[in-house]
Amino acid sequence: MEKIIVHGGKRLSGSVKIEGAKNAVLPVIAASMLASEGTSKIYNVPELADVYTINEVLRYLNTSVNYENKTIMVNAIAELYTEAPFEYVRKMRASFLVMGPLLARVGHAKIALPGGCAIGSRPIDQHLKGFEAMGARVSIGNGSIEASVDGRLKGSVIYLDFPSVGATENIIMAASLADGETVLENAACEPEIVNLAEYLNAMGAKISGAGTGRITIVGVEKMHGAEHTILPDRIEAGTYMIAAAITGGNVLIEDSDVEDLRPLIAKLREAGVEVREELGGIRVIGTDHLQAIDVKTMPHPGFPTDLQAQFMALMLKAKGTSVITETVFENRFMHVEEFRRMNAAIKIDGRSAIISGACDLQGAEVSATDLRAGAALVIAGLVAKGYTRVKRLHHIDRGYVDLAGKLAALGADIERVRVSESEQTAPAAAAEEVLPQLAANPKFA
Ligand SMILES: CC(=O)N[C@H]1[C@@H](OP(=O)(O)OP(=O)(O)OC[C@H]2O[C@@H](n3ccc(=O)[nH]c3=O)[C@H](O)[C@@H]2O)O[C@H](CO)[C@@H](O)[C@@H]1O
Ligand SMILES: C=C(OP(=O)(O)O)C(=O)O
Repeated sequence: MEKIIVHGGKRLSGSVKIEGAKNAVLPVIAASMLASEGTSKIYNVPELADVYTINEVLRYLNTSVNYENKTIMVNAIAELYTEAPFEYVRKMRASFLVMGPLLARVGHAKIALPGGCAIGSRPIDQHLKGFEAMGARVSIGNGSIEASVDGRLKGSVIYLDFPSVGATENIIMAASLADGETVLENAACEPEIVNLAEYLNAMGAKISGAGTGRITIVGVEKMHGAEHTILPDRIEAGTYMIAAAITGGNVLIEDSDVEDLRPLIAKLREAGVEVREELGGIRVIGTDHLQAIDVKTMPHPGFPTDLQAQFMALMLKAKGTSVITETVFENRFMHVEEFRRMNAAIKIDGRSAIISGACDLQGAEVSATDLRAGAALVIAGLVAKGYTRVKRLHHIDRGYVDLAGKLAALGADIERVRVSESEQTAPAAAAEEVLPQLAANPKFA
């Protein structure tokens, strides 16, 4: 078991390099199964637990995946296996993205139901509606979803009830090999969708309109491997921007795309943070007069839900009261309870959190309840008095490459340490008896 231990009080300075985007690389790897010829070479792949998970899913489905030096080679020309059991998909909901490619390429897919997760129930009805509109028969039973089609999928007009990122990706992948034209209305516009469409087009697909709410896909008979580079991770970049801002630091975020970060940049500026666009990246200069502001999460180009928890950490230190409204997921406030352990005063009212700012944050033992909640707790720890100990790091590892190491390089007093099972589970009061040598050290107390 490991923990991140952070001692608050240091201003961050220097520069940090941003990795390839988790939310782009996962659909891109899944899409590689559409190629019945050639090998794909995917660059700028971040070393994340989720990447290893999707690689395992593909290998199980009889695809060859080779991952070295941030580059993945995928070859899917062998006969594909079309069933992905729960043990393979349980770790990561994005595993469901193999359904579109399998259905389009082989005409059959049976995937274990991804189930709910900490941030909400996350149904997949919009993915299935799209497959059915293209002629697939879909059935759900015994914990799995099975879809099949005789011959090819048929192009169709599909309207999404909500611009779901995953449904948009699954449907454009499936439609790429369908017979005829598919028009997807109310599609998600996230930059990761544009990156996926660029890859699919390089593989021989005919997709236009990605990045808008109306995507047109003219189906092709065959696709081939292609070279592709994953775009920078706007959520990782945003996380370091907020970390710089909360500490009153001065940090250059390298290798990030300013256009994709407009919603966050606007909100940081509104809160009094200086954000400069420089040649080498985005410079964030914190202020000692942070102002409370309201934020509402929305599909892109709205404020991203994946930065909501981190922004809430920032608002804990701002002057005044702020309201953060989560409209994308129904239950993405799990971090609030953990912030309260750090002395935060936050009220939940339906889909809104009301945050009393200028909080005297105190270090505490807290749990990463999900990926971004974990990052938000680390950010709060950067300005809390004393030591914050964040556990359940497997969530953080899904989406951040060496979060503690990168923050340490920016000057934070932070380390990732291995702790024994007993210390991890022991109630705080009993920790002294269990591990006196650790309890004597204020970092572990
Ligand atoms: C791997 C990946 O890219 N994950 C991102 C992706 O998740 P994901 O693709 O799962 O998110 P969606 O955009 O699909 O979900 C958004 C909302 O739509 C609902 N919904 C979705 C599909 C569906 O068929 N029916 C339905 O009701 C979900 O429950 C949720 O409330 O987009 C989210 C929204 O920006 C991000 O937070 C995730 O980081
Ligand atoms: C919610 C997220 O990811 P996922 O959809 O993979 O759970 C995230 O990246 O914040």
